[in-house]
Amino acid sequence: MSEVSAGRLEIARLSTADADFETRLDALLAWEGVSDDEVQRRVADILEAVKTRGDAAVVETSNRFDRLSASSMADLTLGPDRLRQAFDGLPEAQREALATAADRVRRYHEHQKPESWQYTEDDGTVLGQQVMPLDRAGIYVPGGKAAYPSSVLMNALPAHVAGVGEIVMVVPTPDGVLNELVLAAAHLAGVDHVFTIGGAQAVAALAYGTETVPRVDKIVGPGNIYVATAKRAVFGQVGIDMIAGPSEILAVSDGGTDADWLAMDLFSQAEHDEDAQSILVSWDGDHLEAVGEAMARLLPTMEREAIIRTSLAERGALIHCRDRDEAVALINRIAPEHLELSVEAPQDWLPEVRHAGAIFMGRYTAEALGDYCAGPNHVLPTSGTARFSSPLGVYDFQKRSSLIGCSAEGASTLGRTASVLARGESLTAHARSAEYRIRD
Ligand SMILES: NC(=O)c1ccc[n+]([C@@H]2O[C@H](COP(=O)([O-])OP(=O)(O)OC[C@H]3O[C@@H](n4cnc5c(N)ncnc54)[C@H](O)[C@@H]3O)[C@@H](O)[C@H]2O)c1
Ligand SMILES: N[C@H](CO)Cc1c[nH]c[nH+]1
Repeated sequence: MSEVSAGRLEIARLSTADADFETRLDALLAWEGVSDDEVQRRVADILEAVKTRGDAAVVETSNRFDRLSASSMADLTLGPDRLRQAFDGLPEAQREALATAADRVRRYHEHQKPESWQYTEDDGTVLGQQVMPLDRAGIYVPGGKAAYPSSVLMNALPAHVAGVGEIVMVVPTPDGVLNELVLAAAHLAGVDHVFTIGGAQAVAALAYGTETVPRVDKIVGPGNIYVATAKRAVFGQVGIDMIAGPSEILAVSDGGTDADWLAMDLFSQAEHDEDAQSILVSWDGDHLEAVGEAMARLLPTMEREAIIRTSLAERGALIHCRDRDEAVALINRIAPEHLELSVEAPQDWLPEVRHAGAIFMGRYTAEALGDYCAGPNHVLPTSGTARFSSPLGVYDFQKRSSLIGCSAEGASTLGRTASVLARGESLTAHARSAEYRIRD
């Protein structure tokens, strides 16, 4: 099928029966942002500037890219009193909603807490694993095109549950506009430091440290291509969680879900960013038409119409497949950040869904509920990386050390095995170190 407009809606319409389906799907899924040469160059320059000139470079780049007029980092630093003031000043309904979301997110993540463990072998040798939190984590809260108080909770609360010693948050404030909900969420989630900086300069400040911004052990959180590219570049200097780029939704419908509901679910991710991706798959052609019509009708009512329109035109699609099996194959091929299973018995699909950041089951489970308050994390792998990455979680803020404690008898037994293998590698010191402990 070719590109068509439903009303004034421009969106790709694909059919798995078309000869060029594979090529068109590949083109649709490619997100070249992170490997774009110009972006790479710009990010490399910013990283180098911050690494060598610290605060001065952070201030300069923030003024430039976020249209600020800061004269020093003091202008880009918020203390605990300012965060509390934001929380106390919220209208009651917002304070309650934030607290409800925080409670649910915290409770969900408590279930993820991995425990240290040990076991003792017959000869008294102890083996195990010790789990420890990171000393200091940096959380990136996006803020270029929208403000994300929910992302403050999603980043900071699992860090807290993990027992991280210090949480440093960065968030851009384009044109100097502070978002009170974001600051209130930082207060509620127990963030230790807040710097109103974003983009590659914020990632660099966290990775290398500056006179003002403490260097962290790991940087987590989503962001645009500048943030994603910078995170990838500083990996190794610090840990990173994943590349969480522009939002995505793949909805699969059996035709039984209200077309307006699905249209709005697709819009909900498209409104994040022109680079966001919204795809609907169904084997019911009439239903796809109905959703296309609903989208065309509802689009002019959206506050972020322009962003949604571009996102749908550039990266959206309505895909007609033959049957349920083809829908499952598409899910695993696309490996979406968010998968909505808008079908009759979603649980039956689970054993076959191998790749998806988060799976929303059934017609009532709007993806947007997961964005804010269902409980699971909304920082999720994008661009097909759900093939090998998982949602942000408590485990991202911890690391594991192996434990090995040999009894005299265990050292002797293991020493014989180690000696043979070490001599096979011609590593004599290894062999003799083990052999000293072998009993006659
Ligand atoms: N996957 C998730 O969990 C998740 C959650 C929320 C948001 N998101 C995504 O995060 C992204 C947020 O992007 P955003 O732009 O709104 O905010 P952002 O905070 O990621 O980026 C804003 C920063 O980008 C930098 N920047 C902008 N233009 C630049 C340029 N030309 N050169 C150098 N630097 C530049 C600026 O420093 C600015 O502070 C969206 O794509 C959204 O879909 C993802
Ligand atoms: N959909 C985003 C994750 O891709 C998270 C979010 C925050 N606010 C609204 N949505």
